[in-house]
Amino acid sequence: MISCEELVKIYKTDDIEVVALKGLNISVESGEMMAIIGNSGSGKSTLLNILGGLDRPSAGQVQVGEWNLLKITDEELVKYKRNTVGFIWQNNARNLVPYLTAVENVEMPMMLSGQYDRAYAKQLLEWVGLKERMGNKLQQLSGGEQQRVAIAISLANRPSLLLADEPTGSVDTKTSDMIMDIFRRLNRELGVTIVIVTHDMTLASKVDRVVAIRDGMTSTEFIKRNPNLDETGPGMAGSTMHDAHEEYVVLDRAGRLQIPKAYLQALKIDSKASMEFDGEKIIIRSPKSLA
Ligand SMILES: Nc1ncnc2c1ncn2[C@@H]1O[C@H](COP(=O)(O)OP(=O)(O)OP(=O)(O)O)[C@@H](O)[C@H]1O
Repeated sequence: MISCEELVKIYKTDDIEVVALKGLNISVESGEMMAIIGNSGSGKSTLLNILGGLDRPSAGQVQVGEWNLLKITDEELVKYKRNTVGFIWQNNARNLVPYLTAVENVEMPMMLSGQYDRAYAKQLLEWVGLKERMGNKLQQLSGGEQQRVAIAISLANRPSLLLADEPTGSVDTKTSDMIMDIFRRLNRELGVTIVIVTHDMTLASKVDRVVAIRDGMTSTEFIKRNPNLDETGPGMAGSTMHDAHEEYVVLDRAGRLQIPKAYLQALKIDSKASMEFDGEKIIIRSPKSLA
């Protein structure tokens, strides 16, 4: 569904250039539900904005389904945003109309794309657990309920890809669990590919795969040991991502891997290191340790 190769994004403001993505590689399979984690400033939102067609990449390859997002025309981008991708933000208030009802809000994007379908709007609200509240005006709903309306809106045009930037950032744990359960159901029942950007490790433990971004590049990947085991199911309460996932360091096509800064600092490795292969392991050492 998604393939990014050597993706670069440079922001230019006045005389300053910020390289937010420095040759990032990532692929996401169709029907996958995965998370992207990383520290503040690591490039998570930049990546999501590019995948959502809200921002243009500077260089590299980025393909989502049939679309090449580096070469896409402005006209095609409008179509892409309308039909292929759905977006959910941490704070969705800016996309919701407070004086319209929940169901009217879901119908809005349908009307804009000429695909009005009240029955489907109602069904979406039922899926997100708002059957009883669909006639309420947005301003009469709680923050968590509004977030669930936003999920229904993001699905109004039947996208094949759902992008969520800190979707549970401003709700309590109970609502956050509910939102993750909704994502899981939508993923299983509608087959929607879901990419969630988050700081929250407990949230990351509820997906099959987690990709960590460091300094604008993918660094580590965590893959669930038992994909059939539902983290929200009985016996899994309180489990962390490290309990449930196996950790791998990512190797890019050119054979490069990112070694965590903390490891390099601990071994006082700066511009070069010594590397040894003993037939089973690769050992990386500070050149000074051999002296
Ligand atoms: N529009 C912009 N103009 C200039 N620099 C930007 C712009 N947007 C992001 N950046 C810079 O690009 C880098 C990556 O930012 P990004 O928002 O993608 O990080 P993030 O991982 O999503 O962080 P956070 O978790 O804090 O949202 C940061 O150094 C940021 O300051």
